Amino acid sequence: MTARKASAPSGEGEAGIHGQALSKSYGSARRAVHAVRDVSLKVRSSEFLAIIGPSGCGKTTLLRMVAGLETPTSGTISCWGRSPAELAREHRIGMVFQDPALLPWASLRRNVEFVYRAAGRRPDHERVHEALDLVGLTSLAHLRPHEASGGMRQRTALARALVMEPSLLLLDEPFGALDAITRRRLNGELERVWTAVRPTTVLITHSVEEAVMLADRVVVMSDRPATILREVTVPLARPRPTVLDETFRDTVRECMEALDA
Ligand SMILES: Nc1ncnc2c1ncn2[C@@H]1O[C@H](COP(=O)(O)OP(=O)(O)OP(=O)(O)O)[C@@H](O)[C@H]1O
Repeated sequence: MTARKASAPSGEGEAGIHGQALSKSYGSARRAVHAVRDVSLKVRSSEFLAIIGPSGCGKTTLLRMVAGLETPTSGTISCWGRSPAELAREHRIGMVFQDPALLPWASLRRNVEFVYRAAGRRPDHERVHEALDLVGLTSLAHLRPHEASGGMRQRTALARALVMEPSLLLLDEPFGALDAITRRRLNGELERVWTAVRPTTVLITHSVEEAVMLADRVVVMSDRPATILREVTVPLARPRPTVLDETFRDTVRECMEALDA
């Protein structure tokens, strides 16, 4: 299997993602919901950033601004010097959500292929094969979603997000609906896949352990409107140690303390 390393869009070097003073409110005037306030953050090329914070604080809103799916009320965001919308138009952003939203009538393989059709391109069968192989689904790719387990469906969603070799991978609670054992297993899979491909990645999760297990850096957000409370660098080499490792536990504790402050 040849896992190809993700590349930054050409000519843009290490700049990565740069959000500056981002705010987002929904609605207007007295009814306005302030979801994100004055958030500035950078994500380097090939960095894995995790975002944790209380439920409803504005994490998804922030991720949607990075994806070009929401326009900031104020502030700016650039991806390797360009707008997120521009990057999305070039299919350089892969996304995985809690709900994999697969086409129910199509096999797992066809679901991955469909990315090309949706983009008006002919499927690259070699890439589809590689992406399925990368997530360990080669022998199961003929199944349809209702014949697959929750974990297999999320692995399909990951293959679908990776198949066009995105520069930016955005993960919004991808394993949030899975049981603890499957979730832990998929964390290991994601770590392996990420190490092989190294796309610039932003993960939203409610699990502090998951954030520390996967990310290079954890951003801890406040209650709504989301602001950055603390950024914690994870001082652990990959492959990551078990959750019993002392440094792992200390890093989790540091994130928890920031959340509870
Ligand atoms: N399209 C929308 N229109 C109006 N309000 C919205 C919209 N999207 C989100 N909100 C509101 O913005 C706030 C932040 O929502 P968001 O989904 O970003 O939070 P979150 O931290 O991702 O939540 P959770 O952790 O529960 O998934 C919430 O009060 C939500 O109701």
